[in-house]
Amino acid sequence: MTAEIINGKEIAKRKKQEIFVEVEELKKSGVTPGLAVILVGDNQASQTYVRSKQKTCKELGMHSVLIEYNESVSEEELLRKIEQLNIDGSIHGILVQLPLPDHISEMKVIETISPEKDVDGFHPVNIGRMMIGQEAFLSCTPYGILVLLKESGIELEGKHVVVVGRSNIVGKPVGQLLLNENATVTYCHSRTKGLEKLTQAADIIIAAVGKAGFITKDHVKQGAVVIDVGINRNSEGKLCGDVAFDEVKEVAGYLTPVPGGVGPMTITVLMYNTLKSARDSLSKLQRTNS
Ligand SMILES: Nc1nc2c(c(=O)[nH]1)N[C@@H](CN(C=O)c1ccc(C(=O)N[C@@H](CCC(=O)O)C(=O)O)cc1)CN2
Repeated sequence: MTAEIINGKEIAKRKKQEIFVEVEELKKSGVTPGLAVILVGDNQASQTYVRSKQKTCKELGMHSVLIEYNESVSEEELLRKIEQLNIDGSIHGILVQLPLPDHISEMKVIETISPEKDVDGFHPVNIGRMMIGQEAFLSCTPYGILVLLKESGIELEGKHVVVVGRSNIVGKPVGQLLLNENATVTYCHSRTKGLEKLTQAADIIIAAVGKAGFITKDHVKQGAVVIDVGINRNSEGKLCGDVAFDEVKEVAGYLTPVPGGVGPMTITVLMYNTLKSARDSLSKLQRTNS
């Protein structure tokens, strides 16, 4: 048996078409969704992702603003800019590209973004609301994974999901999102003992460890769904995930590739969150005026 490869690029393209139509509809009410992206320093990968976010905004007819700072920018200056953007009516979404230089507290930055414009879904208010099943901005990579699973027709209710990795931006929120879908969730991490035994019991594995080829065929039950969130470079400098793709595809039922799996969904969901924020601000305005 060979796994069905989930084509994230194709699903992202379809979703972007839907978003484009909804943006056009919203514009008829005089509101153009606006996204502000803050980039600090000259990390090459971050520059690529930010360019891609801007390009996607343009394709979808959204307004986008890029604010770039030198690596040495002070935390104070960055926070001041966020506060300005929080009250800028043309901006519905604010994101600060991560990672940030060591002298800037990521948590302080995230907490300064208004929860109503936190389209990355990283603010503790949005994380907390998501945890208790209330409406919130959902973090882009976890939400992207949920959309991929649903669009691929993969049932979640009652399924055993094993999340390998416990970062605040992927591991923890994706487990919680899938729990909200009535999956049974086990979290594993670097100190988990007997990892293979746990992953072998999984119907769905979410690999978010950040180590190239970490999940091998020995971790995977026949027919399981394997979602690869890793973005690593192998010894030849080639982009690869956390899953040993060639061997796992012989065992898994469904598998996401890297590139072309989860990655393209991250930016698509960001666009969706920005559209949602613009719509919410219009509704708020209409309520105030009525
Ligand atoms: N503020 C944020 N910072 C970061 C986030 C985030 O969601 N918000 N996530 C990552 C980077 N990221 C978006 O910002 C991101 C990563 C990967 C991709 C993607 O499409 N990957 C492609 C491969 C691209 C390549 O060739 O390098 C794929 O997997 O097919 C999009 C967005 C960390 N920072």
